[in-house]
Amino acid sequence: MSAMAVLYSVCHFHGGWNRRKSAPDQGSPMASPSTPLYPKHSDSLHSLSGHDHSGVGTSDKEPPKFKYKMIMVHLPFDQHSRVEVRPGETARDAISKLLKKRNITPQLCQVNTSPDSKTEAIDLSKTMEEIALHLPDNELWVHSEYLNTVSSIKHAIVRRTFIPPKSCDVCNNPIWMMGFRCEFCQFKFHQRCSSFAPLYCDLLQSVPKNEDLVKQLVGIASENDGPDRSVAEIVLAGLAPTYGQSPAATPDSSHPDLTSIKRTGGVKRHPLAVSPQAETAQLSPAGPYPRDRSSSAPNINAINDEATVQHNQRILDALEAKRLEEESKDKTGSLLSTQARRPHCYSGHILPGSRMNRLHPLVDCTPLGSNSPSSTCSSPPGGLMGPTLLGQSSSVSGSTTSSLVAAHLHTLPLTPPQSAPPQKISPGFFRNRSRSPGERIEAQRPRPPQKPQHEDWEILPNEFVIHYKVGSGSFGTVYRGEFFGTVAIKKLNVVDPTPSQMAAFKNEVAVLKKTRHLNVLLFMGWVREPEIAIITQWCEGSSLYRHIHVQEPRVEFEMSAVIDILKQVSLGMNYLHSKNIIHRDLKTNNIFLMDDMSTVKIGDFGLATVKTKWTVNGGQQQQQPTGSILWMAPEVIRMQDDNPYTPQSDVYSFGVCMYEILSSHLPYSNINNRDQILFMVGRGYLKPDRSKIRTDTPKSLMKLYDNCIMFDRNERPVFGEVLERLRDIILPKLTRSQSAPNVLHYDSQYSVMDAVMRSQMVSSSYIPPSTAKTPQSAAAAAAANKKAYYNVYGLI
Ligand SMILES: Nc1ncnc2c1ncn2[C@@H]1O[C@H](COP(=O)(O)OP(=O)(O)OP(=O)(O)O)[C@@H](O)[C@H]1O
Ligand SMILES: [Zn+2]
Ligand SMILES: [Zn+2]
Repeated sequence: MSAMAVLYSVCHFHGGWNRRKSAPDQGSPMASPSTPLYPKHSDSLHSLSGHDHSGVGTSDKEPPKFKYKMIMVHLPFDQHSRVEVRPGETARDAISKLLKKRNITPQLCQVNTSPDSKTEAIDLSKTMEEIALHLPDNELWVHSEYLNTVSSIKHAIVRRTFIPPKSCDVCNNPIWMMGFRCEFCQFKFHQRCSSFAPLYCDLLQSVPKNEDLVKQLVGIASENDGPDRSVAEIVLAGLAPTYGQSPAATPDSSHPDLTSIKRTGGVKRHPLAVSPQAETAQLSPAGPYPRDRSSSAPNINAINDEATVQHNQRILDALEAKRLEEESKDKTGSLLSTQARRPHCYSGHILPGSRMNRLHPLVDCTPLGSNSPSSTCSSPPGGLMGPTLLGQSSSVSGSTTSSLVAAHLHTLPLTPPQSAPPQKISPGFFRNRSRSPGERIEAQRPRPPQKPQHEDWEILPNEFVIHYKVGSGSFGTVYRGEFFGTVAIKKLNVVDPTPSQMAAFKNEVAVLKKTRHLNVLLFMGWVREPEIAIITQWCEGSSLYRHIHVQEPRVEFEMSAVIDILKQVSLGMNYLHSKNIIHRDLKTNNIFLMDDMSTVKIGDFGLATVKTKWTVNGGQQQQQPTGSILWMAPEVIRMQDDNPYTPQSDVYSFGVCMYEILSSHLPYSNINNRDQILFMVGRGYLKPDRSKIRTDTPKSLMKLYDNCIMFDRNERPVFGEVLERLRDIILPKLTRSQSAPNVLHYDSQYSVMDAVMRSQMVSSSYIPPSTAKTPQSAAAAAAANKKAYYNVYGLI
């Protein structure tokens, strides 16, 4: 196979390793005739580790010809990758890079030319070129006994759907549908409980039967520092009482480091830390293995982003601070034993009856679950026994234990420590074997990028979408849009608010966000840019105003429905007043009937600064009242006081709404002069025409209406009283709908506004809706008439 063909086939390798291997070794037709075809070398890799070939590439010989440009590398956990043959790069450097990318600590690995780890490892100090020259095929295998051992005691966690629900082994609550389970030990838990699940698999119960595993654990216990060592010690202690104290008997004293495992797991570096146990192991002739390996372990599923590491570090630091605080408390006389303190770690997350893994109820009590066997030491140790491990100098191979310790202390890592990334820890506890990509669990997904900073209830421009304009009023323009569903976005008429206006506005927003009532339109947030806006719930049904004055054909409410609507408005208003929110603009346009036609919502409330101080140009407070004069209380019209708005001024507005709904008319429809209305109502000379109120109106309701629109605000009731009086109204049975309270019936073919327009406002633009041929043209006519009406009254 030509070099090009090999390169081509390797570059296009997608898990088809075996397929490629079994393909006939033919020269590629694409190969250039000048490209030499290299014969297969029969050299074994033994020769690679010797010095016989050190002369390869020297001047008196032909320059080295590389058999392969890319070499396939089989990695632990069924992973694989390619490594490029770069001139001058050592195998150690090239493969270390590959491993570090996957968070596998090179020092724990050895490289062989076959899947069998027992075969002699290659000399990693050779360049890749040299190795490539003598490779029987372009494949290398990275082995790690350590990783295999550790992974064999880890859970194999998969996402599962639990039907019927099963109870969580952490919190005992049912897992509804989605949860996780270890395929080996069957431990199951909620995602939210993952941090409190045991770190390692109960499969370890099979350890006693597995001699090899025991040996490996002994190795880990004696050779490593960090969480894996502790785990191994606990397991072994459980197996043989002579090895150590039983964790069950003295859970704290036998493993004093357990509580600190979480702190060292994976983030902090302790390059040369030697625990007392490890020292014993090294110095004791009985110790079967010198402490020659890094405690680092792979963390292949861990998140690599720096933010996570920092976040985790902050949590670890906080835990450390807490631990120190507790320690100092203890020193100052607390009688709490370590054991007594321990449940505190779980802060109630593990119920007494919960099933716990016998190994690790104590190891991880951090919300993070820094349970990883990952490195506490990302800089490689020096000394080695057995095959040359990656990341270590081969110069120490074959040394004695004591020289190993010395080497450990003095050998500089091939890759400088600062270039070796610290082992990362994942937010969840599980670092299960990488079985298949589909089994990765959610906790390991990278976190979404952080949202930009914004203030309380502020909605950023990129968080909502404006669809179309709905209409505009005195204070702004309303759009229909999207913000986690359909919403109304009201852009306020304000240009460049001053800092004090902005501060006042935010104060009001702070009040609005606290409103929660069935009859009050839901406030959802505010927008600062590009224009100040308020986002509220969208009302699919139309406003009471439209129902009464615009909709064609016109409908009239049953009296019971009228009372129901009034009650709901009073309920909402009473609530707003209880929160010290004066509406200031209560009118039928701001009362919405939801599309179910049975719920009423009050909108456009509050925002005093917007409604009084912010004129279109953001200028001074106006002398003239703005807004909808028909609903203004006399004292508001007069604008005598600094702040004429009171709960009673809202009650007056409510009275006008009562009038509209009871008469189906707007007040003063016979007067087409705005100033005249203002003057006369402000002085108490003019009231809505009582004669237009429907004749089936109960007397008590009439009385209530009269009281609400009293000239003297002190004579008006408050909403609490309005509500009571509405509740007291007893309707004659006959007027009640037999079917449903909200049944609407047609009254006449013309709306009130049409009548007003026809009879009192000579407008050339008037279009009788009855002449319209389609509902659409009738609606258009009604809208045009409304506009004309508004023009006449100076409302727009
Ligand atoms: N939450 C909402 N859902 C559906 N439509 C709305 C909503 N809020 C306002 N609208 C509609 O948008 C239009 C404009 O409303 P806006 O509040 O700006 O004016 P207004 O209430 O008529 O007058 P003003 O604001 O001067 O009191 C009106 O037709 C109103 O019915
Ligand atoms: Zn749970
Ligand atoms: Zn398990």
